[in-house]
Amino acid sequence: MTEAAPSGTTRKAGGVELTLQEDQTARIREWAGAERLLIALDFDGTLAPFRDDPMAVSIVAGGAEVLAGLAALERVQLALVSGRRLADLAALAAPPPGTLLAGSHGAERGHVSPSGELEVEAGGATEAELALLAELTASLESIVASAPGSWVEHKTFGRVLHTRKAEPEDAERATEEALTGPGSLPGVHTIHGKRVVEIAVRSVTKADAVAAMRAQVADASGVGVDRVAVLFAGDDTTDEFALASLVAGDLGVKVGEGESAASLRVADEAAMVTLLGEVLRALRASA
Ligand SMILES: O=P(O)(O)OC[C@H]1O[C@H](O[C@H]2O[C@H](CO)[C@@H](O)[C@H](O)[C@H]2O)[C@H](O)[C@@H](O)[C@@H]1O
Repeated sequence: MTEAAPSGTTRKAGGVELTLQEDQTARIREWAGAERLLIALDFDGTLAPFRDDPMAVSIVAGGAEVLAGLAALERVQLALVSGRRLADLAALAAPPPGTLLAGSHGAERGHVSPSGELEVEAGGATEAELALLAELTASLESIVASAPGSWVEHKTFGRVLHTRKAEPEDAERATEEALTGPGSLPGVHTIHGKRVVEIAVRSVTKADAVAAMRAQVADASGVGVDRVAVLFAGDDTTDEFALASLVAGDLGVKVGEGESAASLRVADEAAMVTLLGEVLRALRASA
């Protein structure tokens, strides 16, 4: 149930309190005053609504236009930071030229060339990592065999148990087996996300990705990292690494409900695009 809030947005009765629009606008204006701006966005659940098939998602209406507008601004560096494979992220998001990309939570890095092609900067598993990935595949395939609807996604540095299409009790059992079995092997980094258990062979988080991108922006513009203000937005547990790493002058946005280190919150992907539109307006007004 929701009730009207004075600013014209809504506040959830008895639930998570949504940040009011007027407060959001003031915080955005303050953030937008920094010398250089890095807008780093998660993809699934932040820009693209969830689907059963991970390759059937697309950015919510209006999102592509807002991203293109932001990417065109001189003071702004746009970036996408996702748990997805870098190539899948680039294909599904179709980000504007110049966008920095982090896939596999930052273990894969790249950018979009002026002609819109993905340029890969870092990535590729070692022999030892490939051996561990094969072990993860075998364990997870045996778990999904007894949990109809669940399946295993193969990523460059990890394997993902997906349970979105499984019956709740099968999903719960498979999740538990993945966490206590392959997810607990030495040398793996395991994250329990939204209807997924991600088991990676490289321990990189979105905080690492954002720190590297902040340094890249500072280098490219010849300023110190302390002059680069970051806006990071995300919806899931993996995004909390980045949100918790933000410093004074940055802006963290949580999409949806749940505990978060973010200071602003929006309800869903559509509201996130609205907030980005507000950012675009504020930046254009101050240009
Ligand atoms: O870091 P993100 O951009 O949020 O990516 C996280 C994971 O996204 C995908 O899984 C999620 O979206 C799927 C499609 O909507 C959905 O079916 C699944 O339940 C979600 O967890 C992707 O498949 C994973 O590899 C990403 O790590």
